[in-house]
Amino acid sequence: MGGTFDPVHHGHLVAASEVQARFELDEVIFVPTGVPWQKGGREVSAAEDRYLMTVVATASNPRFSVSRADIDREGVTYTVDTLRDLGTRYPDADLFFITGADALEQILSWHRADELFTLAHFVGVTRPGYDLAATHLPSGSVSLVEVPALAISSTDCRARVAAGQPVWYLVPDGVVQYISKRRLYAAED
Ligand SMILES: Nc1ncnc2c1ncn2[C@@H]1O[C@H](COP(=O)(O)OP(=O)(O)OP(=O)(O)O)[C@@H](O)[C@H]1O
Ligand SMILES: O=C(O)c1ccc[n+]([C@@H]2O[C@H](COP(=O)([O-])O)[C@@H](O)[C@H]2O)c1
Repeated sequence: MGGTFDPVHHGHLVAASEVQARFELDEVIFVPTGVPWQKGGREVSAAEDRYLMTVVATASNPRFSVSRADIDREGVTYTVDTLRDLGTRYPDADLFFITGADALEQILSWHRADELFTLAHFVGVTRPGYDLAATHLPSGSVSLVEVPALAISSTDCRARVAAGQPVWYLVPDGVVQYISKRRLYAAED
């Protein structure tokens, strides 16, 4: 599952669990993005913080793990490189790439889009309010999965922390504690 995970929240975890069960996947590997080039120019938190929050959030699920592939690669993150790296690491695996359906809708604008569909099957998870019928994704290489409605976004979590509001139960407990310990997302004094 690819994402910026700034921070990882229960929407991501429910989506990963749903896709794991639906496709009977052996493992879901969370791959925090190194340098996301389509995040609208917003500065993202340090890769190491996003990686560690993802490790904390997934630790209790034996089918979840986290890869450093994207954060350890130099330069901008392209999914074509992610999938090549994972393909080398797991040569016998059938790879599925999970991300939000809204992100996946832009896939034709991604780097080397033509090659992507030869490397993995793509699964787009829908966030609440997302209109499935509005997509123009190539059928056959892409599946859409509706996940139980969780109106959580990382943007909202960051805004709540900056405003001094709680994020308990929106993100795993360990992630609440990590955010506090590292003073992430706090408003400037
Ligand atoms: N509550 C949710 N339900 C289903 N999918 C989600 C949910 N939240 C995020 N996603 C999807 O997970 C993918 C990776 O998430 P990402 O790290 O970009 O989180 P985000 O909450 O969308 O972040 P931001 O608010 O900073 O844009 C995205 O493509 C996004 O659409
Ligand atoms: O390969 C690309 O060009 C590309 C462009 C935009 C997004 N992605 C990937 O899509 C996933 C979701 O991205 P985001 O920005 O919604 O967190 C994440 O794994 C990104 O690396 C990939």
